Amino acid sequence: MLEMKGISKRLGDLPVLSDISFHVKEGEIVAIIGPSGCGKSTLINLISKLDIPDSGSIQGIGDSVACVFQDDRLLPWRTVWENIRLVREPEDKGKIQELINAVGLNGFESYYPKQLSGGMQKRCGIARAFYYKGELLLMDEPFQGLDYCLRHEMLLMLLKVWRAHRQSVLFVTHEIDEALTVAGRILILSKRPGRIMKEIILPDYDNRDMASQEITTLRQEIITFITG
Ligand SMILES: Nc1ncnc2c1ncn2[C@@H]1O[C@H](COP(=O)(O)OP(=O)(O)OP(=O)(O)O)[C@@H](O)[C@H]1O
Repeated sequence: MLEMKGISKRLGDLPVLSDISFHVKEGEIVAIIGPSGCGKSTLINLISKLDIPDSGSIQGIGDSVACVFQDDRLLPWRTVWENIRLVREPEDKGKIQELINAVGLNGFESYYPKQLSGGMQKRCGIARAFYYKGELLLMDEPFQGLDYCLRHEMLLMLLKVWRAHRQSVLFVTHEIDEALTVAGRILILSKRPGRIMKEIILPDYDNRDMASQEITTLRQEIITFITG
């Protein structure tokens, strides 16, 4: 799966990323968390091949990276079903319906994006990303701007779909609780130039209690790293 080794990147005169090495294993969710401006979007651009590193190597993902961004980038002139169907040939009707049901959009298959709420558009984007079934699903602050309840609902929905499909996911966020909820591991980036300061391995999803002392301690540890 994804293997990044010794990645450094400057933008103009600015060193943005410095000697980044990490991997994402098959079927794992890894969250990357870091302060504003530390180079998270730059890292995503490198993984999705929109840019190239100055040094280091990125291996294991070929060209098949599916992305979910803050804006959903649904085609406005296509229905929910069509937006999902378009990313993969031949059409697998059973799989599309299964994903639509999993994200709670059954009954809305023939709706256009403008007829959906923001949260429903987000669900459609997630169903589409899982249908594409790239080697890696890259999520760049996908739930930013949603209110607390909806964001929580989205995280649980994401975990449910992920459990059924076991896709490898790299989830970039600056919301600590999002990372603590969805990730198997969290990587903490330093201030610019971003480098990996710390890896946190989280308890199994089945044994994870967000109100536990263990999670409270990890949350505090992350805050100390990010603000320190
Ligand atoms: N095209 C560019 N040319 C020069 N500098 C850039 C360019 N794009 C970004 N930068 C700089 O690179 C640094 C990292 O930017 P990046 O967008 O990767 O950070 P980020 O961690 O995603 O930030 P945020 O969490 O605020 O979205 C910033 O200081 C930014 O000013």
